[in-house]
Amino acid sequence: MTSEKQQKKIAVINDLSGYGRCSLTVVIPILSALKIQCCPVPTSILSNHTGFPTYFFDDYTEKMPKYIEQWKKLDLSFDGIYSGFLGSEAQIQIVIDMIKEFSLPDTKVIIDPIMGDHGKAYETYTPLLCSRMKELVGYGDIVTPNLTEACILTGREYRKDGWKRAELIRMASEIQQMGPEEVVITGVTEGGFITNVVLQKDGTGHFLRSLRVGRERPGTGDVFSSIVAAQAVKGVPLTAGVKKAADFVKRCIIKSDQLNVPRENGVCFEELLSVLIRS
Ligand SMILES: Nc1ncnc2c1ncn2[C@@H]1O[C@H](COP(=O)(O)OP(=O)(O)O)[C@@H](O)[C@H]1O
Ligand SMILES: Cc1ncc(COP(=O)(O)O)c(C=O)c1O
Repeated sequence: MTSEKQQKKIAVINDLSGYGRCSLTVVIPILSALKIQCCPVPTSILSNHTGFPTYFFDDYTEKMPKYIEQWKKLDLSFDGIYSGFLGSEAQIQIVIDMIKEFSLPDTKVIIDPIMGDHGKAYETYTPLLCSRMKELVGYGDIVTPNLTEACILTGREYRKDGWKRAELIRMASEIQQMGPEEVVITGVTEGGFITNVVLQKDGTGHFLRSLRVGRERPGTGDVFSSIVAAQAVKGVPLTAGVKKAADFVKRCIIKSDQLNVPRENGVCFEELLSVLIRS
């Protein structure tokens, strides 16, 4: 039997979106399937994700310090701290304080610098929040921007494709210079492939390609980064974690298309959770 001591736990700072499969409704089941205890800190509560034409958005900034205060009193610490969608610029400092407060020497900090997709920032992301995200990135061990977010972080103009590999490595290296040990730029189009650009601690770059399948769907970044975070706290090398995450997302997209899941409803990962449980 797995004792409390052996089981890993990750504090997950992310939003709760009631409909559309992203953020906490994705992260909690995926970490659980990978046998990791998920401890959520909500950054905001939404009726549904912001990709729908209408949504209710309740920013949780004021409540977070009181919530976290109780964790301090309980003297909690975590094997991983993983941050995703933030509700306001002030939350950057709250996350930085949490990293300082709840880390042990071996704690892995995974920052998914969620800001936008397809070359555009999400509606709730102000330019100030985007510019302060660079500060938070500096506290990560692993940072997982998509191509849009990598462009925002490094001040480049977004383009969908036609990126030279040397330029992608330069971009990852500029992000690494902000402080994180390792960087993964996700969702890079290379012909019929989708590539994850991995820059390791020692400066080695890898291009991990998968066949591009089906349609783009929201929430794939959350599925991907959850698996990368889980593998990292288990001590699995980053390239192996990225391969596992990319393979799972690909299977989820294929399944979602087979089941005619509407695009805005994300990926029906529930159908494939047993694959993760057995892995
Ligand atoms: N259509 C697709 N076909 C195959 N893999 C995909 C596809 N879309 C996403 N993925 C995988 O999921 C990862 C994360 O997706 P991405 O779209 O970059 O995230 P985000 O939601 O943060 O924009 C990609 O790097 C890739 O490995
Ligand atoms: C509220 C919210 N959280 C998280 C996300 C992130 O989703 P993804 O995994 O596609 O980056 C989105 C994207 O629309 C969102 O609206």
